[in-house]
Amino acid sequence: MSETSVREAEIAVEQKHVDMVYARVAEMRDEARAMRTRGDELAHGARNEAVFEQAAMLFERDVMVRHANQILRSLDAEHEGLVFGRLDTTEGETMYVGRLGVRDSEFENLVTDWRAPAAAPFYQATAEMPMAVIRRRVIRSTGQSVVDIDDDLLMPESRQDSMPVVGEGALMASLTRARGENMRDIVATIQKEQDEAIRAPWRGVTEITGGPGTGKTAVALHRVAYLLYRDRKRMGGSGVLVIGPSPAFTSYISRVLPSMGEDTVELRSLSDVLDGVAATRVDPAPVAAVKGSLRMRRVLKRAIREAPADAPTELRIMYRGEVLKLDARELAKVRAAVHNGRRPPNQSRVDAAEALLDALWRKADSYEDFPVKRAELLTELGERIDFHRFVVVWWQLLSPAEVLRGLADRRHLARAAGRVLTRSEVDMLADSWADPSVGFTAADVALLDELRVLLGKPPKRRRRAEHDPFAPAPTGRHREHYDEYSHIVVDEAQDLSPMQWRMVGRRGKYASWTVVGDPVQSSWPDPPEAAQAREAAFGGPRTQHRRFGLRTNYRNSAEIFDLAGRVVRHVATEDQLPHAVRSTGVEPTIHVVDFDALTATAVDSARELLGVVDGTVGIITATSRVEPMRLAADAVGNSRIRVVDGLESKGLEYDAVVLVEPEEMVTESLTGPRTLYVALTRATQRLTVVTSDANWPG
Ligand SMILES: Nc1ncnc2c1ncn2[C@@H]1O[C@H](COP(=O)(O)OP(=O)(O)OP(=O)(O)O)[C@@H](O)[C@H]1O
Repeated sequence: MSETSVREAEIAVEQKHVDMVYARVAEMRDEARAMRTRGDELAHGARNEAVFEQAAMLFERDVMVRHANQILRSLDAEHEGLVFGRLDTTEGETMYVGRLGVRDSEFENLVTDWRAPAAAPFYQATAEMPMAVIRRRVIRSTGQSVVDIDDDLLMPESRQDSMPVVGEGALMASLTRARGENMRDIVATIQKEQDEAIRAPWRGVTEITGGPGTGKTAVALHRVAYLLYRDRKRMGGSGVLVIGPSPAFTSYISRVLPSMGEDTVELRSLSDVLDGVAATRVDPAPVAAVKGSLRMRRVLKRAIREAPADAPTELRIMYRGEVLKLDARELAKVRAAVHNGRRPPNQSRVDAAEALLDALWRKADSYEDFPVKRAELLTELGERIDFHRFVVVWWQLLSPAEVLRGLADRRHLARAAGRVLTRSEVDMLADSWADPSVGFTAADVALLDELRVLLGKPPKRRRRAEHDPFAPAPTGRHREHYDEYSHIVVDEAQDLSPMQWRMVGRRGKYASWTVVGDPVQSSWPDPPEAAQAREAAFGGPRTQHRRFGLRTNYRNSAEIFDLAGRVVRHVATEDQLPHAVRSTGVEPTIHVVDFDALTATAVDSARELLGVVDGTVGIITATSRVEPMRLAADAVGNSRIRVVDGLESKGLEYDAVVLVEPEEMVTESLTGPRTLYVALTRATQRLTVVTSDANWPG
């Protein structure tokens, strides 16, 4: 038989099995529908144990069918197969691996869930350690049709003639496929080093590091699916939170977990971790560096002790014919004493009122010929409406947003900053908050969350208008209890500022963690401070920690990564650079043009690349160039073109990239060279660099 007809015959064999699986799933759906009704009746009318048991069984079946439906719904949209793997073992057994475990009516396994222990050899068997697997087969389908198969022969000596081997490797086939709007799952081709990290135990902190394109994000998401499957009670109950660097990133990865049937996981970017605040901007790097540093905690703590700008500076009240007066200094003393109390300010208004009454009594007591009883004064003044009015304006309940906006007042900020910030840092921050119409930044979100805790929750009655992070109807499930997640994944962890680690840590007080990053791609200027905050977020140095390093770059062609590696050679050591496995034979193109022609040439290059690749084309520039570049790119009118800056491109990938004026990216921030490394490692197939520097890359 020719190679083609062997392949076709094998595809037909697998199609038969796949048909059987889908038929069985359809049957189960029907059964479940009928049984659900009957299950309800049984559960309600249960009179003896046997009936209870039957009802429980039906319930389990029901859960499983719901899971199947979820997966099938997403499969319908994604056109990926339910069954994607097959193992043939030395025991003469055949096992199919898929996104879901399915048994036939006799309870025989038709497909094993990829996350089950029995499926582990599908990912872990190698020619050196074959784990009794003779042949591993990856089955590629579109919808319910098998379109191709790819085999790995692990034990050639055990193969019999009746076991054909076809294909050139599923991994390469998968890596060369065009990239679209969303990241895809990699269940069919997870590699051994990745599988080890995916299946690591849930406890403590699991840290996954690796260079660009090593599959860190993919691994972290598959690990979530694995943990949910293995320990649904613990993980599913209070939820899993996945945190990524930007809304563009969360949108990019949003289909991966649903395609594995998991649609309960919360995905949030660092700018929308706090309900009710959606940051729309990022700060310039030097401003973000100040806002992210732990020094801000001291500034904020002092800021909330200050009297609000519009608070009265004197209290005058008539009592039994005498004027009792507290001046600014006396009021400040009372305020400081209340702040030193046990409760946060938003829960201290009653304490403030009591402290004021006490100060008034001491004042009255100091007057000669003015006999007053303490208890009487407290009761009488405490019930007076003018006193209440004073307390309300003097001890205001504040929202985090109000406090932060208040810091736009340079003098107020300088007082709160004391010696913690330099004068130019104070100027930078005050400027960044000066215009209330522009909305908060990603770095502000961590400050707002810090303030949320420092201020405390206001009493329930209080209603506030806009600008209040608590006011808009929040959509997340965790708006009241931010600290109850059972597992938190932090992607691009190298970029979290210390203040962001505090914000994230607050949400994981009782959680286990999967933390993913690449120190070489870091854009945070003070790594030791961030490391300290990060350890605190995990619960201190005694927390169990396991580490995995990924060494293979699956994204970039070897030609593209070679150029990226040269550019970062002075910020990365040799062993921090992964090995790119796939060669396209196409070197990156470098266009040297006049400075004035950069934008036009970049658009022309992007247009040209549209004709070369099937998927997306990213234009990556310095932040200052994004707007004009977007305008120019819009004129092409093709939705496959995206314009982003270096930081926004984190975690994303495109079939082709046009990188505009790399030197601008380098000089834009302290960590410019690392941002350039990120930008250079986004393309799977083609890279064009447009520069005005004839010597680039030097
Ligand atoms: N085992 C695999 N099989 C198929 N594709 C894979 C595999 N591992 C990774 N990939 C693909 O390689 C690309 C890079 O993966 P991913 O984005 O997870 O890498 P990363 O390490 O997070 O990258 P970066 O740090 O550069 O953002 C993705 O398209 C992913 O689907």
